[in-house]
Amino acid sequence: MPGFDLDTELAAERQHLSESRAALGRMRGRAEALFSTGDKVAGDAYTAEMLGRHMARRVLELADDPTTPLFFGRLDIEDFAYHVGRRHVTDDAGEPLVLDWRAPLSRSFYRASVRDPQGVSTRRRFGFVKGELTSFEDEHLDRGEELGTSSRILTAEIERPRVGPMRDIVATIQPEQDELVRADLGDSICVQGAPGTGKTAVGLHRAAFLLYLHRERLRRSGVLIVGPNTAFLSYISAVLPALGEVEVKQATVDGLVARVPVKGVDDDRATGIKHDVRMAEVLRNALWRKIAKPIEPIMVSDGSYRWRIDLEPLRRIVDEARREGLPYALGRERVLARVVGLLQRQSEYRTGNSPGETWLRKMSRVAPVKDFLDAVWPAVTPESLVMEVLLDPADDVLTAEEQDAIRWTKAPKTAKSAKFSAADLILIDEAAGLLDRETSFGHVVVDEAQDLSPMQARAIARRSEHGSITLLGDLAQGTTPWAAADWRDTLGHLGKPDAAVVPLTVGFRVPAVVVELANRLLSALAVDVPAAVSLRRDGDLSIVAVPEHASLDAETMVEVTAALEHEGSVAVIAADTAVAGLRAHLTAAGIENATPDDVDSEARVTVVPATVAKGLEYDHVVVHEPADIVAAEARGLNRLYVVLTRAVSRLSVVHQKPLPEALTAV
Ligand SMILES: Nc1ncnc2c1ncn2[C@@H]1O[C@H](COP(=O)(O)OP(=O)(O)OP(=O)(O)O)[C@@H](O)[C@H]1O
Repeated sequence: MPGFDLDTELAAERQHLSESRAALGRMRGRAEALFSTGDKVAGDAYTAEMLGRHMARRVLELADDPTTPLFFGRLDIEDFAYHVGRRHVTDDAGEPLVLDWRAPLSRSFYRASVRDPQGVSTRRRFGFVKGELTSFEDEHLDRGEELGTSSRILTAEIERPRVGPMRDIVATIQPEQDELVRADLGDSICVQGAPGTGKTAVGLHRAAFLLYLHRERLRRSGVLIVGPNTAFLSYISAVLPALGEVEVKQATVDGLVARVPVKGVDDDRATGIKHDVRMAEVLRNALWRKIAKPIEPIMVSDGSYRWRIDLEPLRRIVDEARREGLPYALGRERVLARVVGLLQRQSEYRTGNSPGETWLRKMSRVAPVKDFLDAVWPAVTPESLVMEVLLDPADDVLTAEEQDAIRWTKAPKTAKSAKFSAADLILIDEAAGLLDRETSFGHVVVDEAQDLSPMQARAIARRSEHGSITLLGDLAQGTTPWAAADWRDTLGHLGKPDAAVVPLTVGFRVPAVVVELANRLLSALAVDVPAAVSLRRDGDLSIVAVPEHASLDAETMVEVTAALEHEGSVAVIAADTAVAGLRAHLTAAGIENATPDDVDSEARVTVVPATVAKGLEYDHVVVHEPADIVAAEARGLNRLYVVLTRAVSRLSVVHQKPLPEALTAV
């Protein structure tokens, strides 16, 4: 191309990068200045506080991380070059230097193709090394050039070694991922994706996208990310802040429902029953059974007069409140308000005056009114309801055997001193939902959703009743006893039965040789999911059979030492019971090692209990004795499938016992 000189072009792009960086610095400087003068310009303390908070957020949002490039792409549209990056950067005159990746125009960066160029003549991707712009790659869509997944820069990004917590993927979001990321706020979606297809990445970027497009609304109602455990939450915790989003709540389901501390344990049978959706009915029945027919009129004296409410109107009030279908506690308030209303009307009739607030408050507390209310619509707390049900679970919804399995044989003195288990906390949350309305988030992203029990799904449904959800998961990775076999069931419990189920099958994490090994397990897992295909041609797989007389742990150390020769993170994944021993071995061998929770650790080796590996990834994974991982739990084969698909570059499987049959079958 005449006049096109690579060096000049690269120099111009570098110039644009440094100008943008300087402009961002000035934007931040202005925000900081405003922040520090905020309380002087604000009229009152409240405004100062609000302004201060807004500005503090703005300063955080404008933070510049020198190791992440300010822009990663460029679109040429009608002689205009738009640089696309993590956030808007404008010059002092307000002209854009970098477009936020979420802006409507940026969409073409991810979606334009030769077939549908969307006005884009050239798409440029930039290559960076440690924040330095070092290369670029052009696709001249107007000349029929399209690289797709063979882009060198995309491949380099995908194959870059992993260290520390998860990174954002804004520079390389793929078209089918982008479609999910940019779906409307009103759309609830379920993504069925094989391991490493970018489900988590899609969910996090979707949250960032929605916050950008519906900032005010979602700031008010909130966005919630639900993950399987705290190790996973720490692993993903840096992604949204890197995208400028610092106000998203992240929680585990257990964290969401933690109204009281867990002090008890259940056996597997009881746990299974408590997670069954029929428990919702048992609780509902137990609660609404408490409402009784009024059997006496109310007689009240206020010091000067005596009032009487007959049985008939009282019965009507209770029946009506019941029919209105309000949460129980609101129904109780309504009954009280109507009874006091009747007293008020009588008073008005008799005295000609409307009684004041104090009188009304007093009437709502006098003994005859209180006794009436407690008799027909007794006060209940979530804990007291669950305690009652567990002390006496008699309900036809459960079999006699099931009732016995969950029955408490000894009554605690009070609901406060009761030893509730983790599963009881879900029941308490369900009870709280029957009593009162839960506040709903504007959008909820649920990761590893195949593992949700119906009762857990209902806890999330209560928190997304007026919002939409993004459900992410893989039926093949279901490891809980109640793991879903069909997404429709989960979606039903979540209150979004019509959400679209969209598959993702292109894997960005696991190399093809490793995917092939893991895919052998699929047929033994009894789920109907499309198998993954890997984008990665690199990668290594080694299976090390340790002879009977040799030491399995010593051989594992050999593999770890060899792995440390390469760049990137190393994980040893083992049955939970083997973890302590392995850590001791590593420490004795002078190899620093960390737990998966500790994302800030400098150690390159992490020892991961198999039950915590879900959602995580490491460059080199050493799997320790697969047979023990399989034997440790009912869905052990699913667990092994999860464990085998954590490797980004290399997988070593070290075993002394025979490998599970499904794995060796060809
Ligand atoms: N478009 C992309 N460009 C670059 N990297 C990507 C892209 N999509 C996903 N990845 C990377 O692939 C890896 C796997 O992504 P992610 O963890 O989101 O997958 P997942 O489907 O949630 O996996 P799992 O089911 O195992 O939890 C991550 O390192 C992620 O950054």
